[in-house]
Amino acid sequence: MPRIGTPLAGNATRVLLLGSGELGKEVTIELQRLGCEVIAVDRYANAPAMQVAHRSHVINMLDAAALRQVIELEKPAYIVPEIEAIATAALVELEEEGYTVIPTARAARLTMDREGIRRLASEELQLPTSPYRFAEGRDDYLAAVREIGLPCVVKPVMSSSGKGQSLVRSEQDIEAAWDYAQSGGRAGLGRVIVEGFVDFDYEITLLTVRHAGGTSFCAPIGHRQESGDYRESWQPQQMSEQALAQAQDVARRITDALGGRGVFGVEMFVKGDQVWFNEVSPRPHDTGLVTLISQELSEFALHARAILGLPIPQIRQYGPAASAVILVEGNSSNVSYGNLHQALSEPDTQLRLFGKPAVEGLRRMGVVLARDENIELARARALRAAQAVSVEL
Ligand SMILES: Nc1ncnc2c1ncn2[C@@H]1O[C@H](COP(=O)(O)OP(=O)(O)OP(=O)(O)O)[C@@H](O)[C@H]1O
Ligand SMILES: NCC(=O)N[C@@H]1O[C@H](COP(=O)([O-])[O-])[C@@H](O)[C@H]1O
Ligand SMILES: [Mg+2]
Repeated sequence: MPRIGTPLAGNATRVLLLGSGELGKEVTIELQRLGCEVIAVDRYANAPAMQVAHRSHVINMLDAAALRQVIELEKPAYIVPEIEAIATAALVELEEEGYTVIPTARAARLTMDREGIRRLASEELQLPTSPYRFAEGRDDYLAAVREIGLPCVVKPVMSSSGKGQSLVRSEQDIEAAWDYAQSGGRAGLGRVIVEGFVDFDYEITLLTVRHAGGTSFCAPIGHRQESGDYRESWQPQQMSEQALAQAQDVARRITDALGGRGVFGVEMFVKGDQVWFNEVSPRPHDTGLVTLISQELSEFALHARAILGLPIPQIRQYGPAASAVILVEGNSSNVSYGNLHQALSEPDTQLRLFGKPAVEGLRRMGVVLARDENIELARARALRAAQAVSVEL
């Protein structure tokens, strides 16, 4: 059975987080509650998780040499990727050398690139997905759009939170979608996926935990996305018995194929009893922020337990709950948040301000969490509170 040492002592259980955003901040807090020593890494200083970690490093995580250097310096017991854009080939090497990557280096490598995970899900595991084609260069892209047909969704192979993603409804959108995919990806590579548009009734994230005692599922989380980025999420999402059984089957198959221990966010589209696999995060999911108020053990607490090999005998869900994001637009490194008295005036409402040091353009800076008697009321309560927060740049 695993033991946990003393932070900052010779026997510390050291965890190194690669990515230090809002999700990593909550993972850090949960690991520290269990007595781990946490080292936060990201591409910029004062990232949210760095503000609560024992120490931090600022490096370009896409630089394999820099990544290796920080890992060899810290010698963590667990390496925990928090974002996709990491030099994952270096993680594969480090794992071979004896380091433990959560959930596995291969999972990080496959999900960093839409092509890796899509081919595994669709071509190897035969999970239902949207029709798709990968394209490299403009001519190939135009051919792919012709083949898939309109409407279609265009995404850089390396991007997240909707960066570089467009819905192409008509001929006039085709050029702009290509240009946006070239400029919007996080680790620009020129390659895109063109996906047939799935006309779903609703979409879910099925948080799936692979832990020492097996695989457990959280109640499904419904969410609403705008421009490929999440705005609201809620739990539980009502689903037919068949759709839920299918979704759990898909989630089990993809997470078994990726292996290792930890939380996975399996994203799926649902229409009637039919389920399509979209993508999977081998880590806590942004839409899962709702679990900070909807579950006794949030997705972050579950990740910490799974990483450390600790038991998860039960996942207690508290009933209808919702999250609503606080998005800020503009340019500032002195953002302030006001009217919090009103935002938090209702019961069963919580606020998380991530403490991100700056905004340039559009950035998620916080989230409101709420519970109520039913999903509609919980969503309305979370939205009311989020809208009440006044932001000054
Ligand atoms: N083929 C599709 N048909 C219909 N809607 C889609 C399709 N692909 C993506 N979307 C919509 O866009 C959203 C974002 O897409 P996707 O999850 O692939 O991007 P992402 O940038 O990886 O997002 P994140 O990193 O935040 O999960 C989806 O949740 C869904 O609402
Ligand atoms: N959909 C993925 C996602 O939500 N990732 C979360 O957002 C952070 C980046 O935020 P930033 O772009 O504001 O730096 C990441 O570090 C992670 O916590
Ligand atoms: Mg997604």
